[in-house]
Amino acid sequence: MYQVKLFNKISKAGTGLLTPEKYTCADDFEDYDAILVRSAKLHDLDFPKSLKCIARAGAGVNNIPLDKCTENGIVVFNTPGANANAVKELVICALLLSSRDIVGGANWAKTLAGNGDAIGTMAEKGKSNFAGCEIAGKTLGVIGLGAIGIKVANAALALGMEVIGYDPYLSVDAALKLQRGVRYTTEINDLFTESDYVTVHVPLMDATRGIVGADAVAMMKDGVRILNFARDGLCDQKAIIDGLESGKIAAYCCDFASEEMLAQPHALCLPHLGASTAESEDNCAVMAAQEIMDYLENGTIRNSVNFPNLKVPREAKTRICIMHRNMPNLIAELSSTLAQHGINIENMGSRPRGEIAYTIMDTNSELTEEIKAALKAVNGVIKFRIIL
Ligand SMILES: NC(=O)c1ccc[n+]([C@@H]2O[C@H](COP(=O)([O-])OP(=O)(O)OC[C@H]3O[C@@H](n4cnc5c(N)ncnc54)[C@H](O)[C@@H]3O)[C@@H](O)[C@H]2O)c1
Ligand SMILES: O=C(O)CC[C@@H](O)C(=O)O
Repeated sequence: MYQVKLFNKISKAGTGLLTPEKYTCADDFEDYDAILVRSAKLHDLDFPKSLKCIARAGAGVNNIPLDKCTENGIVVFNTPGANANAVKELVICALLLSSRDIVGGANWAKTLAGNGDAIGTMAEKGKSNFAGCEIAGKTLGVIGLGAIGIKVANAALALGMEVIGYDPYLSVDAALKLQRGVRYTTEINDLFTESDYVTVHVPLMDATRGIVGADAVAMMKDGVRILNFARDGLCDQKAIIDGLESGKIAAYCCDFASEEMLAQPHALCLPHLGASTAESEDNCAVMAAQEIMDYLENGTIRNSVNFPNLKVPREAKTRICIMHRNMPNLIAELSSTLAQHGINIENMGSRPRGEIAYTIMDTNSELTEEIKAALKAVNGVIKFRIIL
């Protein structure tokens, strides 16, 4: 029986796959095999020795201490693309919200209540306070052409915008999904100088923190509109507020609220709603639950952000899963350790990822405690698990 600790409200579409015959899901376990999480911060959590994997029902993994997980042989998964459409739709909404004072207009219209037949005339009189501009014909700069950035770029093109995309790590797969009309640039400054709207869709890491900072804002067109539905730290708060206060930035629309930003009349802060649709919550939870099940039951790793992906067809009753350092001769040492104990390997697979690697070996032989101890003692082995 595996125990899965839930750190957020996770859709039943996913938790329902973790059937009671094999799994217990709860939020109050002490020792558990897996974590299923959305945005809860795990940096200060003491992981139990029993923890084997963490599945992030979502894209961003900056709420998870990746280095600590890798050092302890804990596999971290995310759910690439599972919430991309939900975010894309909210970004399209934000393009419009940043162009016209829809929220201000709707709030003002509510204040007309009680004026009966006069409401129509009053609305016509006051509406000019909420006028704006159209997005068609304007240029949108998309920073980050991953699952979300591609969808945003293609949708904006379909709405009649010119689109410039920037992503120094653009994959071939991603490039093939981009509509031909999207102009790709390798110079982020070109995107900053040419765009009427800038939208950010990169992960938050040291390299991307403040990617939209004071220098970038200074380069932008007067009256630029900036959207951030990725992570708060990607747009430097001071640079955005200075830009809003000077009028350089006409509007900032984001998925994160802070005291300072909420005080800005031309900033619109949403409470991290990008992935909050029924469809996206189901998609993420299903993918995350499947990743956990496949890893716990078969040792298969897919969509990991810290270990290599590996799937090996099961060809014997006992499966040995070993997370280890990527060092010369280590795999030979593992197999010779087994050979010294008369263990035959029926099937195996191994893949490296930077400094670490993952190896699966299948055998029909009995593994005694002595053999397990000998495998664990091989220099470079981080974690070792037997699946029967
Ligand atoms: N608001 C929300 O609810 C919500 C929902 C989903 C994702 N997100 C955020 O959006 C981010 C993007 O999500 P995604 O699903 O598109 O992820 P993704 O991994 O598919 O795409 C990220 C892209 O960023 C690119 N990139 C990395 N570093 C870059 C850099 N320095 N400059 C330009 N591009 C760079 C990568 O090459 C990749 O193509 C996530 O990391 C997450 O933080 C927010
Ligand atoms: O789970 C959420 O609501 C947000 C998820 C989002 O931030 C992500 O990175 O996928």
